Amino acid sequence: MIYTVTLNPALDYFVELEQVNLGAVNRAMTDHKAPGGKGINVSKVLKRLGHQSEAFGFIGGFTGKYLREVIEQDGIATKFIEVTGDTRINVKIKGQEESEINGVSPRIKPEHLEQLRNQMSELKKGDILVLAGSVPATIPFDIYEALCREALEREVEVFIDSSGEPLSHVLQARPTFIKPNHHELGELFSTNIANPEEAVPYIEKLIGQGIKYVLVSFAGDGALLGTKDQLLFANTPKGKVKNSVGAGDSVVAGFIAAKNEKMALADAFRFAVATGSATAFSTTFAERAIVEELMKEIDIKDWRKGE
Ligand SMILES: Nc1ncnc2c1ncn2[C@@H]1O[C@H](COP(=O)(O)OP(=O)(O)OP(=O)(O)O)[C@@H](O)[C@H]1O
Ligand SMILES: O=P(O)(O)OC[C@@]1(O)O[C@H](CO)[C@@H](O)[C@@H]1O
Repeated sequence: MIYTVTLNPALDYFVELEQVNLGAVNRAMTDHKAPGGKGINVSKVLKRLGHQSEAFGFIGGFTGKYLREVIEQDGIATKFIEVTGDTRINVKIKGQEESEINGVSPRIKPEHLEQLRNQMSELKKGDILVLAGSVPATIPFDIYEALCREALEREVEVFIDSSGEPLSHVLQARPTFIKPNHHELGELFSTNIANPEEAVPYIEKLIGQGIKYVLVSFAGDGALLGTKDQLLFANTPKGKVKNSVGAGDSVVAGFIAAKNEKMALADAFRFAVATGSATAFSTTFAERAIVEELMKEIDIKDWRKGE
């Protein structure tokens, strides 16, 4: 079974404007809302790709109630833990450029965290655990490291999509898979990474530390996937970006779906990148038929041989 954990879910509120004028009243042309948070998005995309998962995490208040209702209506099983405050609202603004204002998590008490750890103790060999998104300020930032160690001991595969301190700490536990974008990879090593060439030594370092899959995305400029034996590069398909929110989460979902379907590594990588682009090219999330179309535009090259 696939389990996603979103410690900091959100009600994502999307608004579209011609352009944003700071210091003025801005009126949206369109708006819509949706349950969000990186683990929840992974569950949503997995469902669209034909895979079941169960969503865990903390929700609260009227926004939390909305999240639970919509996610369950979408046919995704949930085991959320209820907290007292309201789940945050994250504002996603599409003007000339995309801007985001992510809200503040409600307080998570130690007993809530204990409850989550008890839930996680039921995972078993062969399960997949996705730990994704930011860690609320009221939770120790090394929580992913602790959850990851416990899961790996049970022979559960652990997929991480996070950044900053939670990501740098969890690396010490050697998760199965990480997917930083190139900025996040640079942040990990206190450097700037502008292109795939510059990313390669850092990917090799992470693989050397025992991480099985390191997938680094460069938005519309391709992606690299490193393993112990291979270093692959994928171009990204061409298209009009309508919404990049959740594109990274879609790459993670695509890779998990493909591995579940026993695709070979290069095909799984192609499927993952196509899923990211299918989300970027839609106003919501990837559809499987579009993913399969976009796959035809992606060539996988052996980076070291250049072919
Ligand atoms: N301009 C683009 N053209 C095609 N695909 C894109 C584009 N931008 C993003 N994508 C798709 O989205 C994936 C993730 O993009 P990116 O490298 O920006 O990661 P991220 O920062 O984690 O994403 P997110 O926008 O979810 O935070 C890419 O690998 C690609 O599949
Ligand atoms: O604040 P975090 O946890 O880092 O990211 C949260 C978030 O921006 O990530 C998702 C897209 O990846 C959105 O659904 C959500 O609002």
